[in-house]
Amino acid sequence: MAAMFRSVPQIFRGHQFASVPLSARMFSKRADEKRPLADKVAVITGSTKGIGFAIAQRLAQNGAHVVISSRKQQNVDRAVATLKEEGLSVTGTVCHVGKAKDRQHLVDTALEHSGGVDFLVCVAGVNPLVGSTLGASEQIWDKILDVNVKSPALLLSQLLPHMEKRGGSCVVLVSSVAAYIPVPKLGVYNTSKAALLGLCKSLAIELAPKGIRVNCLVPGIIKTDFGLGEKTVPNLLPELNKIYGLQRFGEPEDCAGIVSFLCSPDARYITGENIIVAGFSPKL
Ligand SMILES: NC(=O)C1=CN([C@@H]2O[C@H](COP(=O)(O)OP(=O)(O)OC[C@H]3O[C@@H](n4cnc5c(N)ncnc54)[C@H](OP(=O)(O)O)[C@@H]3O)[C@@H](O)[C@H]2O)C=CC1
Ligand SMILES: O=C1Nc2ccccc2C1=O
Repeated sequence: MAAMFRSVPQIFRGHQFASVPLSARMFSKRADEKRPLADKVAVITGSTKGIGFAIAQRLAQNGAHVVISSRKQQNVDRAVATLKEEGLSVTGTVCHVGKAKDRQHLVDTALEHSGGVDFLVCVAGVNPLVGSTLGASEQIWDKILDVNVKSPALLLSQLLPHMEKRGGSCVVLVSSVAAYIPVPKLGVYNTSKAALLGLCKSLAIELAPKGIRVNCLVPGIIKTDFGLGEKTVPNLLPELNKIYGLQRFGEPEDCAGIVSFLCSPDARYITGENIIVAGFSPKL
């Protein structure tokens, strides 16, 4: 038994780990490396399909308890059942991110697991308009800005008291390459996604003193109902992708690993970053 403790440096002898056999500590370190998000709670909006679902699945596979949400109960039920079949720790609730009452219900549901929240991933986004930016009605502007830009900030303000007491918390927003290369006829959407790049930077400096990191995933064209749907698929960008990119559209899973990394302790010194996952770089 003495041999097991031999390599514990003198400085750690009074530390709690010193009484745990070395082999057990090594095993649990290896287990933690495989499940870097163990004992963490993640709230993910817009997570019943597409990019949000892939992120939910990956965070849960990496050990987090994940709270799934979207507007439609049947979508929530289906997503939760699918992930539970995999043996993952998930719960779910309806949350239209534009509705304050739904956001509060999401917060309450998340707190049921262990009384706090570690990660907020804001995936929900909409685009109800293909057409002229200046022709967009005030209602369209309000809808796109409410859901895409205001709701992540408002949900975060509701969750903040429950995140700041945890330590190591982080937020991931979801923008789009449309923020860098405006997609024709999607002007209001492009604008909302550009605003998220700024929101990420502003929140990052505001929350840094509380130890909460804020980063932003910036996907390119990803094969989902939304990404390849009539409302968002542009004629130009597939061509651009062929010329400059990795010669394929992205899969939702291409966006999942980076979000898990951003939530993990390995990203503990990364905040305020807008990270492009597009198969090409739209920046100089
Ligand atoms: N796919 C792509 O090419 C790209 C996507 N993005 C961004 O990624 C995000 C996800 O898109 P993607 O996965 O493609 O879309 P999907 O259509 O595949 O999934 C959208 C998800 O969001 C939910 N949702 C929609 N509106 C709301 C709302 N108001 N409140 C809460 N949940 C909502 C949907 O469920 P329900 O219907 O039940 O609400 C669904 O779970 C969006 O923000 C989008 O702008 C960015 C760049 C490229
Ligand atoms: O949803 C989207 N579909 C897209 C297609 C091309 C560029 C950006 C986007 C989106 O943000």
